[in-house]
Amino acid sequence: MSDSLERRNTDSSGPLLRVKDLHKYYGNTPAVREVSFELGYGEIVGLVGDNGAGKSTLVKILAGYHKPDKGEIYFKGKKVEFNSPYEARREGIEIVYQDLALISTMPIYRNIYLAFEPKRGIFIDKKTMKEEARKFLKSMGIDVDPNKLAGELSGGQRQMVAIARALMFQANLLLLDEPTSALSVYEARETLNFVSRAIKDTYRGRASAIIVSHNIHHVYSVATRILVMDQGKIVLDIPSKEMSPIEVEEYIVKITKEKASQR
Ligand SMILES: Nc1ncnc2c1ncn2[C@@H]1O[C@H](COP(=O)(O)OP(=O)(O)OP(=O)(O)O)[C@@H](O)[C@H]1O
Repeated sequence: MSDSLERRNTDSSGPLLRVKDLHKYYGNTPAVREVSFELGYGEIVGLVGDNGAGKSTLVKILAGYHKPDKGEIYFKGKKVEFNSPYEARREGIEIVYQDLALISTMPIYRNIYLAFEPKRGIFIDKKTMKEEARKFLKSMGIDVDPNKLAGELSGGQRQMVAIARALMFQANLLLLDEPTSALSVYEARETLNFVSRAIKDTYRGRASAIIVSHNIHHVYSVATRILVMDQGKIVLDIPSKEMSPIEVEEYIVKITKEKASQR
C-alpha cells in the first residue's frame, strides 16, 4: 500500500498546506476570519480554542465540506478550490470524525474500502479487499481481524481503523475532529500515539495531521505545534515545546474572560 503512496505526486519543496486570508460566514456570523497559516510535511498540529471559536468550520473548509467566502488554499504547491469532500479526498485530504468514522454493521475490510472497492469484472473483489486490508492493518500495527464487524471494535480501535483507512488512501493531510472525545483515557492515549507513530514513523515526511480537540493535554502529548483559535481567528501559533499546556489553557481562559468583560 505504501507503494501507491509513493506514487502520489508530492511536491515536498514547499509547505504541504498554505492557507491565505480565509473567511467563512454563516449568515452574519463570522465563523472563520483572516485565517492564514502554513503547514509543513510531518507536522502534527493541535487546533484548540473555546466553544464556537471556528475550529470545526476551518477543518470543514479544508476537507471540502464548506466553501470559504474569501481566501485561498494551496495544497502541495497548487491552488485548490474544493466543491465537495470527494474532491478534497482526491487531492489527499481526509477528515476523520468520531461518530461517522465507520459503519458498525459492516466488516472492517468493507469499511476500509468503502466507496473505493476494487473490482474484478463487474463484481466487488472481496478476496483482494480482505487480503490487502489484513496486510495493511498489520503494517500499521493494528491487531484486529478484518472480518470482524466494525461495531465489535472498541472506541479506540474504531478510531485507529478509521485513521489507518485515511492513510491507506494516500492522505497527505489528516484532519481529526475531536478524535478522543468519546474515548476512555487509555483509548485516547492509544489513538493519539497511533497518529504520532503514523505521521512520524510510517509516513514520515509524507503526511501531516491537524487534530481538533477540547482537551489541550491530550493533543499536547503528540502535537509539534499548537494553533489557538478565538472568534474565528488564529490568535496563537506556537511550537508546542515553547509553551506548556497549562500556559495555553491559561491563555484561552484569559481571552475568554476578556471577551466576557467586553459584553
Ligand atoms: N451550520 C451553522 N450555521 C450557523 N452558524 C454556525 C454553523 N456552524 C457553526 N456556526 C457558528 O460558527 C461559529 C464557529 O463554530 P465552529 O463549530 O466552527 O466552532 P468550534 O470551535 O468548532 O466549536 P466547538 O468546539 O464548540 O465545536 C460559532 O459561532 C457557531 O455558532
